[in-house]
Amino acid sequence: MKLSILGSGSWGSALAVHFGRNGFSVIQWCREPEISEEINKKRENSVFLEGVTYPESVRATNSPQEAIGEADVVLSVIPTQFTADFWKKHEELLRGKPLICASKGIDVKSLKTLSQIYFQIFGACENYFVLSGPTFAKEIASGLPAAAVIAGIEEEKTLQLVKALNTKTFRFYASGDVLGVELGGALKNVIAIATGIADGMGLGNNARAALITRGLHEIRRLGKAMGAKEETFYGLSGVGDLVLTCTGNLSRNRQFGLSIGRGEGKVDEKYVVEGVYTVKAVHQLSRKLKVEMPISEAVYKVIYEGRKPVEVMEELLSRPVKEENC
Ligand SMILES: NC(=O)c1ccc[n+]([C@@H]2O[C@H](COP(=O)([O-])OP(=O)(O)OC[C@H]3O[C@@H](n4cnc5c(N)ncnc54)[C@H](O)[C@@H]3O)[C@@H](O)[C@H]2O)c1
Ligand SMILES: O=P(O)(O)OC[C@H](O)CO
Repeated sequence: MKLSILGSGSWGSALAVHFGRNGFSVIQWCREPEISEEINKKRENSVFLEGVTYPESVRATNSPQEAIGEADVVLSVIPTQFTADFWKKHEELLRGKPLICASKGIDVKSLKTLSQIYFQIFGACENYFVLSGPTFAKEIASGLPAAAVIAGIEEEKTLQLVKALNTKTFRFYASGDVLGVELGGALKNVIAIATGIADGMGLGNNARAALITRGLHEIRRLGKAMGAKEETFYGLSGVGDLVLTCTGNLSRNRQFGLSIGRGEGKVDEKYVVEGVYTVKAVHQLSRKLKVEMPISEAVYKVIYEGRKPVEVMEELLSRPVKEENC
């Protein structure tokens, strides 16, 4: 099977290396010419996946035509805020090809998820799939075991893809809940910033566990209001990815939160911190759909209203008492 991977950040590169090592013929589209040149000549992407050797089965290019043209399946791994423009620009090349989106976020301009954007551009979703779950790029590229979900609207097509892409180290599960799977991946980034802030402030293990658990509740509430299946949030793309990102120090969202909590607020501009954008969309969507999301709102206040973490944490703790399961 010929795989096209769109994007040469850490995740696109890890997927290229993984599938390349596992018998697939991979062509990777890189936005930056120096990255494609380095991959082809030195078998490395030292900017986004330092220290990992690319197999010979991966070729890199700057040409979307070359990358997409002959592919059987396209994996789209472009940061969320740039995805709509790329898909629109290359609509003709992409139309009719199975496309698996592995990016995690909500488009801030339109407040749409990436499957909703795909539907708007292509008018149908039977060729659209989402890949999401607890997967740090570095670990996948190192060949460590992992599991994730691939969701699509047609059961048979989704199962075929899952079977075709399964390898000995990276196991996929099939799902029919495209919206639930993509929302789990997008919304956990905001909670990871929150737990990072709390850890950076030194609030302890108890606070982290409370934020993860209550964070899962608010992810589920927004997901349900948007039309996702509640049970999806208890799977790999929901609680699985939430726990990984809120506790694993390889997470950029968690690192960003840690830095705020320590009073630094530094962000490495080379990497995308999706939660910074998604929290803006969540702020508007939760209001529009009348869903209470106090932890996400606290993150919004810290990032966009310049509020002090210690103040928003006090506000979170002084909210009126309520039943746990609502
Ligand atoms: N890194 C991971 O472990 C991981 C795992 C799962 C999912 N993801 C998701 O994958 C997506 C890509 O993240 P990443 O970690 O590969 O990125 P990254 O932070 O490693 O790299 C940033 C990428 O953004 C691209 N970029 C910058 N400006 C751009 C523009 N104007 N137009 C198009 N592209 C531009 C760069 O070329 C680069 O490929 C994100 O949605 C992320 O949430 C990441
Ligand atoms: O580094 P992060 O915070 O973008 O998280 C990476 C992945 O989404 C973890 O599954």
